[in-house]
Amino acid sequence: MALTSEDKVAIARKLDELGVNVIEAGSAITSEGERESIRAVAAEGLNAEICSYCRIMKQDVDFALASNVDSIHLVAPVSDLHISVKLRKDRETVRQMAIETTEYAREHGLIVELSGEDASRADMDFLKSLYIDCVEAGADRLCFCDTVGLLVPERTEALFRDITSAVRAPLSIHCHNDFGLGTANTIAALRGGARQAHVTINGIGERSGNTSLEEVVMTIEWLYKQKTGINTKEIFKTSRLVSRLTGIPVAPNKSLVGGNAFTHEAGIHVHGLLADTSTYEPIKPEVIGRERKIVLGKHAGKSSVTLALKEMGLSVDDTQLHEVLDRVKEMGDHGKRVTDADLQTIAETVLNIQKEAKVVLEEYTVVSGNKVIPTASVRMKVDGKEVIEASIGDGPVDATLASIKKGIQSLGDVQLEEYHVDAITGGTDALVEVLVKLSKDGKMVTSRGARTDIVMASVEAVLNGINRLI
Ligand SMILES: CC(=O)SCCNC(=O)CCNC(=O)[C@H](O)C(C)(C)COP(=O)(O)OP(=O)(O)OC[C@H]1O[C@@H](n2cnc3c(N)ncnc32)[C@H](O)[C@@H]1OP(=O)(O)O
Ligand SMILES: CC(=O)C(=O)O
Repeated sequence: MALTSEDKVAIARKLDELGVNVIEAGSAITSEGERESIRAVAAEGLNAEICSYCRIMKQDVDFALASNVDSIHLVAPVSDLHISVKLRKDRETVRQMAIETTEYAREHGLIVELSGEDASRADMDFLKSLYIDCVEAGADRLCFCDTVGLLVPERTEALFRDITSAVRAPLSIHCHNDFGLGTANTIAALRGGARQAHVTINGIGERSGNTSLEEVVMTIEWLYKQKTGINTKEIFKTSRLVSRLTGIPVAPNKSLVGGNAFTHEAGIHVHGLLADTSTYEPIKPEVIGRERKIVLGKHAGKSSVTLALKEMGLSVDDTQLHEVLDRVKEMGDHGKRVTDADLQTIAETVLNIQKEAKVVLEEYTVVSGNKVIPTASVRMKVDGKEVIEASIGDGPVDATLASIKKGIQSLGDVQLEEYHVDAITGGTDALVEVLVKLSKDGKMVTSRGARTDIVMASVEAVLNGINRLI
């Protein structure tokens, strides 16, 4: 995943609109392209502080300065694992590097947030003394990084209570989500005295990602009833923008911003929602700039179908509602979700059938294969009288339609002018929509049928048209 300068600027503008305090725009040391992007973000004149990641090395600070940032996220490895195995140094050398780089950055006018990398595996006395020395050297803020996501909430809160009582600068929390505890640990740190939280939109980040902004913000705002200063109505749009520009999809079941977070399928849930949306929604979707979605499938009930039809501006009586629901469940049983287009087609078809059912199909049989002539027979009610006919054709649809044509001869000369077929949702088991144009005595009608079975969809389209014509 690599963002262009334009992408980074678009995201930074959106984050600023959202109301975040600090935007870490990149690591200036990475490349000239990265520096150009950071410079472009810094040139936007946003309200947020623009920050670059730096190692405890003066050359990283020089690149940050050349990128016109306001601040640096200066990262010092603090666990013995990181110090001795990764850096191949010792604690005192790292302390010295952190102090000198802090002083250097401060002398050049940068705000410094000094981070302890892998702090959750560090010796706490060493960590606290390093923090104290760096604050002495000019660090404005400190940060505790749970680099591989090893914290649990109880320990996090206790650690933050301990560290914040020992240091004089505000302490931030930076969590990774390796065990899915990023949000819980971030909240625990805030309870323990953290003054800032490092978060990412949609929880993106290395490996399993970082703590997600939307989860932390909405937990604080909604569950703890505290203000964050974030314009929550922009959360969903920001999530979509980041997903689109990074090419990282959001899991459908991701809290708050996932595609399904405000989508309801279960009939019992929709029934509850109609009485009061809070029965099955923790917050109203509008709070984070989303809309509620009702999807129909095999778990639908009368309430969901009625609601979905109402949103389409369609109203049905009880009989029609049962017929629509039966067809929705039939599709659901075939493992399909019923799309809006599917529902609209089903509903319109049912409404037409119910309005003028002079010709009603009772039964059809069709035989088809590579060694038989396609043959169909139909039993219908035409003007209340039973009619039975049979016919051969070029295929099962042709044979069935030919037998229907024979069966309605008493009504006059009905011609099939056009026939179109579409699989609405794709796949061989999808809902098939058949559109036909029929004519009689100079009058023309267009009608449709929608079923998972192409023969039945065709029959339905033709009978719909015939009923409207007569
Ligand atoms: C937890 C986080 O670090 S999040 C930030 C992640 N961001 C990035 O990694 C930025 C993108 N990275 C890069 O472009 C490159 O890795 C660079 C330009 C930073 C360094 O590239 P290279 O010089 O080729 O080094 P390489 O990537 O192989 O190894 C990293 C070096 O940084 C050192 N290093 C790692 N972290 C730190 C740190 N916080 N402070 C000082 N040195 C560090 C490593 O010990 C290693 O040094 P070595 O080359 O002397 O062994
Ligand atoms: C700095 C950082 O990303 C970390 O230690 O997790």
